[in-house]
Amino acid sequence: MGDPVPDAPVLAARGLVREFRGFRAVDGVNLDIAEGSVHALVGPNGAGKTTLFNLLTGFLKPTAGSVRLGPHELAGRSPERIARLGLARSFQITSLFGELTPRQHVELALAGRTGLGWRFWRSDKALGRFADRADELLGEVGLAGHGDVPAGALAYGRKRALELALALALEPKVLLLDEPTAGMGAEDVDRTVELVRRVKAGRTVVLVEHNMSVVSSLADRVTVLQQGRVLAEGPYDRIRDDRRVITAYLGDSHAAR
Ligand SMILES: Nc1ncnc2c1ncn2[C@@H]1O[C@H](COP(=O)(O)OP(=O)(O)OP(=O)(O)O)[C@@H](O)[C@H]1O
Repeated sequence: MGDPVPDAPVLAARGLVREFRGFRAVDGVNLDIAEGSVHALVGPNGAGKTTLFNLLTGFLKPTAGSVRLGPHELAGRSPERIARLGLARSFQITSLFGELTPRQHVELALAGRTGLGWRFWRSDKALGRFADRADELLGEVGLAGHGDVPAGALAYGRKRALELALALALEPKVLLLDEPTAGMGAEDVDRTVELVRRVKAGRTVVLVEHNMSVVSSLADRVTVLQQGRVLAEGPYDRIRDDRRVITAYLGDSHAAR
């Protein structure tokens, strides 16, 4: 008998390539994201993490290769279409309206999902039907009690929590987090780890993250990129001790020790 057949991945990339004027920033990447897992993409500066992320979410078109979300081929589709199919992205896109409240933001995100268009939901009364779900989502990201202030007045960490609530409002099959702790001090980093830990329950999460302690706290599996290629893939503990990974980050002298 052979090995058990693993569950089909919810998100899978095959032979993904992105060239910039002949330079391959992503060079034949295969990636399998298991349903219900937290999967981190890591690698030294310039490894291709952001480019790969942009390929998955449709912000960049691949030069070659495929990205499948369940039965859907995503390569070549627009970011909006990809979001509707169930791949939502949060962080590093500051998309908040300073004068609207967090509750209004979430209500609009929920209304947008219906496909009926903004005009249909324009009156406050129509949007009010999403109030309960909006409150639930705000509670989930730790913003209960902050629903009615202008979003522009929220502290940085809370703005990012609101962006997360907006992504969750789409009820994504896969949630992509782009450097969730970038630019944060230690306290906000800890809070963000707690937040992601809370929202990951029952969800599939892919995150690009530089901070290895964040990766070790959150990730079930890690893919290490180097020069546009997958250098290693596996659980964090194995990746941490992988000689090739240590060399990629620190150079040959460390790996030899
Ligand atoms: N629009 C572009 N035009 C030309 N080259 C690009 C472009 N975007 C990325 N690159 C190059 O592709 C390579 C991978 O960049 P990318 O930003 O994906 O890496 P990264 O792993 O996210 O790096 P970092 O950790 O520094 O954010 C780099 O050499 C970068 O200079």
